[in-house]
Amino acid sequence: MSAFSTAADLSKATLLGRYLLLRTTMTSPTRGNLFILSAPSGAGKSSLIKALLEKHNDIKVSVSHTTRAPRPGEENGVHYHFVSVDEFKQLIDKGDFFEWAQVFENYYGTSKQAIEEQLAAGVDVFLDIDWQGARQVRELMPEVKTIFILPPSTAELESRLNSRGQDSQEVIAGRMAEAKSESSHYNEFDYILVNDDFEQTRSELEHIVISARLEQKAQAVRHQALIADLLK
Ligand SMILES: Nc1ncnc2c1ncn2[C@@H]1O[C@H](COP(=O)(O)OP(=O)(O)OP(=O)(O)O)[C@@H](O)[C@H]1O
Ligand SMILES: Nc1nc2c(ncn2[C@@H]2O[C@H](COP(=O)(O)O)[C@@H](O)[C@H]2O)c(=O)[nH]1
Repeated sequence: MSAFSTAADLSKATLLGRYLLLRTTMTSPTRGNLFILSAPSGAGKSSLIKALLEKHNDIKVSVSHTTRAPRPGEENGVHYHFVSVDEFKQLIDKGDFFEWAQVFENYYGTSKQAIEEQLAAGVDVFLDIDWQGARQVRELMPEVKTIFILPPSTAELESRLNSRGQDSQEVIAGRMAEAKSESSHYNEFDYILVNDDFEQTRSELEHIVISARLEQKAQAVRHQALIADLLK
């Protein structure tokens, strides 16, 4: 005999099915949102995230591991966890990375620990990672919100890398050579922003965050309504 025999039981079974479907296909209403910001080097990712965090101290940016040498002023544990190639490979073997990739001849990766604790605590987290990492994260967390930043032009990109004044001419030439193939992945992202006017792009980014939070609130209301129905 079926566990649900009356019409009321059947209706409860339908609601239960809908609730389970909702629970498995949507993010938990209490978890933080995960955002990815990708762009060719110099388009303005780090500057935009920094400006966003100045206004929203409830958003965190994940600190990646890298085998690249620190730039002047970069601090270990703040801008990156700077590690050797051997250390990085050990972390790969231990399965510590959520995603990792080789970018411009260096290794970069996001540790699971860097994001899981924050998301579980309901904190929104930004990842400043390349398109290869974005692909890996999308596979693991389809609900991630992905944003691609384009520079207004190639000439402006080169000018920004030069005016940042932190990389050698050789490094800048290498990054410019990669910019076209990096940019060709823009269509894999949910949002595409052209970072011409900085303040406007910062504001657009802020709207994406707010919209994700509103979407999550709506989900929470739907969850509550379904639970209330189930418990009637
Ligand atoms: N809209 C903008 N207009 C003019 N300059 C900008 C704009 N956005 C960023 N910049 C400048 O461009 C330079 C590169 O920006 P930033 O370091 O944020 O790029 P990035 O995408 O994080 O680069 P990377 O991938 O190499 O870390 C910085 O000097 C920054 O101040
Ligand atoms: N896949 C990943 N890419 C990353 C990560 N951290 C940074 N990056 C990307 O590397 C390039 C170069 O960064 P830079 O600091 O040397 O200028 C840039 O596109 C970053 O987005 C990571 O953890 N995973």
